[in-house]
Amino acid sequence: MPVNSDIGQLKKVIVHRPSDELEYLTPKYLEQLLFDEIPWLGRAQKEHDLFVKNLETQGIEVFYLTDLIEEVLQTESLKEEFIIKHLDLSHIANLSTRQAVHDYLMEKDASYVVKTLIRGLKKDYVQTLKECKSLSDQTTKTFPFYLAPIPSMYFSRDQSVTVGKNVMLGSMLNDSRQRETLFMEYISKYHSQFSDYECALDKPIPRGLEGGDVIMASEDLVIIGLSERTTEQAIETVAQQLLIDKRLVKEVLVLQIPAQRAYMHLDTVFNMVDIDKFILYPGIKDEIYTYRLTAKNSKKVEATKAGELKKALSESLGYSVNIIYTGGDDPITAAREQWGDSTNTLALSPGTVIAYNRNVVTNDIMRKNGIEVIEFEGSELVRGRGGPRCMSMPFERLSL
Ligand SMILES: NC(=O)NCCC[C@H](N)C(=O)O
Repeated sequence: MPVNSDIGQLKKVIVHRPSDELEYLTPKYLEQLLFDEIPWLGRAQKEHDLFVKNLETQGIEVFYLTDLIEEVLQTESLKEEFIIKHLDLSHIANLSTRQAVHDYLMEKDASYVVKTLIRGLKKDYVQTLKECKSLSDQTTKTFPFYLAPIPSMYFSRDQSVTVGKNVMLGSMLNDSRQRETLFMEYISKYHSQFSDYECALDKPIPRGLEGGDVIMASEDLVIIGLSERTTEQAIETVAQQLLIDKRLVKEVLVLQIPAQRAYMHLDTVFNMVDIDKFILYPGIKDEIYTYRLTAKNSKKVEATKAGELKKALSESLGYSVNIIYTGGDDPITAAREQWGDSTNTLALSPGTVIAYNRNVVTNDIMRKNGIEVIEFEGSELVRGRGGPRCMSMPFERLSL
């Protein structure tokens, strides 16, 4: 079953249960690692388990990313390739250090390797593996990891996008999220769950295309946020491939949103919740610019201005849509709930979403507009700045 909308009945999804990588967060490196606070791991895991339980209760098959990649890495040659790709992105300059980390990981089983690559590897531990000390082995007060922790791993949405039966790997803007896409690269290439999927793109995407900015609105329409994390260059490359080279969709609608930390991806301020219903954080409603990208001929993509949001969406979809404002009329409530990921709901089927229970006003407004809202507590999960949509990578949905 392909994914040709963001709201069709969800069948299969990939998640990552937050783990020890959160225990390697310290105040000094929060900004670099794209966190604002340090979640309490034990509580975050309980919340995540509840999230998964809710999905399973709805008949959704939930796959843990770590299980899938562990299965792939049972093949020794793939394990080595995978480790080398992590090392290539790890900024270890010293050859003996790189070799020590490589040899250490190669001796371990796939489960340990996956755990270590996500949790990170501390410099002081690596020092015990080496005889010849390097400068970075001896310096103090610098970044304490040879392999940095990947605390945003549990936001599996951002690492890849499923377009029909094609997997489009993200191209993460920030250094600290670069290694994340390797996991979905290897899962989509080598895991049996993806044996009938193809790679959506033949060309690498310029830096800056994250899954939180991509919404499959319909079989023919992809909406992409031009945001803090997704660049014009990446969108143009993807549009050329999706519209012309691969002909996977007929239109890309670009929504430009303010480039700010609070709205780092489109799905933090805008989301699809039903066939004809979208939710939007009203605090940015006057700062959205829309552009329509279509194939001008068999070679070129043309961009035109698409006008006001509701009109643009209705024209692109071919029917009239409604926009529901999250957080209601009070700008303070709306802003507070946006920071708590009120807009970052995950559609389980048309008109049914799962959302954090903390966003009382938004959830109430959605219900008043005919949306069924399943709630769970995410008070620690939200500290990583993401909600249910960010924490899920759907790869099978029923067609509308
Ligand atoms: N789609 C999303 O909005 N994902 C949340 C990403 C949060 C992560 N800590 C980040 O800043 O990249």
